[in-house]
Amino acid sequence: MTALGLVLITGVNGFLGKHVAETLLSDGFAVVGTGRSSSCRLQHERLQYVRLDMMDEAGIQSLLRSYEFTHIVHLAGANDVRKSYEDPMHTLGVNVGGALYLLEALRQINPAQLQAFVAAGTAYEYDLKGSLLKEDCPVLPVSPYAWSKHMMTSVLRMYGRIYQLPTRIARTFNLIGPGGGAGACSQFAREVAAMEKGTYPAILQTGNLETKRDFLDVRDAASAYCRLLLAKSPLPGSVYNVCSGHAYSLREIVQLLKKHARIPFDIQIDASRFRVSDVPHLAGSCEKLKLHTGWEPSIPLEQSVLDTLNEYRATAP
Ligand SMILES: Nc1nc2c(ncn2[C@@H]2O[C@H](COP(=O)(O)OP(=O)(O)O[C@H]3O[C@H](CO)[C@@H](O)[C@H](O)[C@@H]3O)[C@@H](O)[C@H]2O)c(=O)[nH]1
Repeated sequence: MTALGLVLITGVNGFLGKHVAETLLSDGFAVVGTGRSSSCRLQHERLQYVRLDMMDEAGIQSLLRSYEFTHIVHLAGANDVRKSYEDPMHTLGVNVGGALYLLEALRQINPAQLQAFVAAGTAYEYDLKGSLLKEDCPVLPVSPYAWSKHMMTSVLRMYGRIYQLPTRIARTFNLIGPGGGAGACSQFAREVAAMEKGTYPAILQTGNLETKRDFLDVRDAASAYCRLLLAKSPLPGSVYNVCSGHAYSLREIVQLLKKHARIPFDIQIDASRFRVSDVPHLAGSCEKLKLHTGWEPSIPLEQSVLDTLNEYRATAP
């Protein structure tokens, strides 16, 4: 079978990377995935894995000269908000520098076959005072992580506008679902699965459960990225929210876990887990993405929570 195109996915071993690769492979694309580990989480006859650090400028140059990529999905980066305060240099280096190395290599190589370059931004780029954030809402990053993603967005826009590289920014909100996410929902589901096995006390320790986030299933996010990758001629450097359009409280997530847990458990709110600055409400509008690509999310929140729990049931110690 001839592949529909050759896609580079940086960060293929990540939560979203694995799902984007699976979606593209099942659509008929060939994929080259990069990551820092020695091996790839995914095996497929049309998937090749390249070990690559996003700070390795020569490695990035060499990769882009070795393959004729038709599409690029750039997901590799430093995504931990808390760690970004402790080591802003690392966060900025990987998130801004990594994107810059890719874009600069592309500018020099000028690959005629490249149709789209989609990179993952974050909802945290916005001034989070708005109730349903749209792409034209003001930005006001707070953490070094959010600043790094916003600087990356500017770099992508610059290379799009000045050098006509087909860049698109997927401004991504909170992702949920199976596949090893690092957020609160994954953490809670992992602990509930361990409680069921008797390896963890039946008390769920949490931080602030009243905060609300726009949770989108990671598989729906993967299909949104693929739609964006294939979208016809958006302006270079265009931003698209990738989100569900609904805000759910962390308490709702815990209630869904309680509903599906095979044993009862208590909740203990631990004040030491509260964040110094935490956004109480975060939700975005996905209308632009729907309108321009025809994308629709299809996995309800309860299914995402249940699938996450089931995955940890199969793997919990
Ligand atoms: N992690 C965690 N969060 C908790 C807990 N209890 C309550 N929370 C609350 O749950 C909310 C979501 O936290 P996370 O799931 O850690 O996600 P995040 O900080 O919003 O960041 C994620 O989403 C961003 C996009 O909106 C991403 O950019 C970022 O990389 C990350 O994936 C926060 O308000 C946090 O205070 C807990 O025990 N652990």
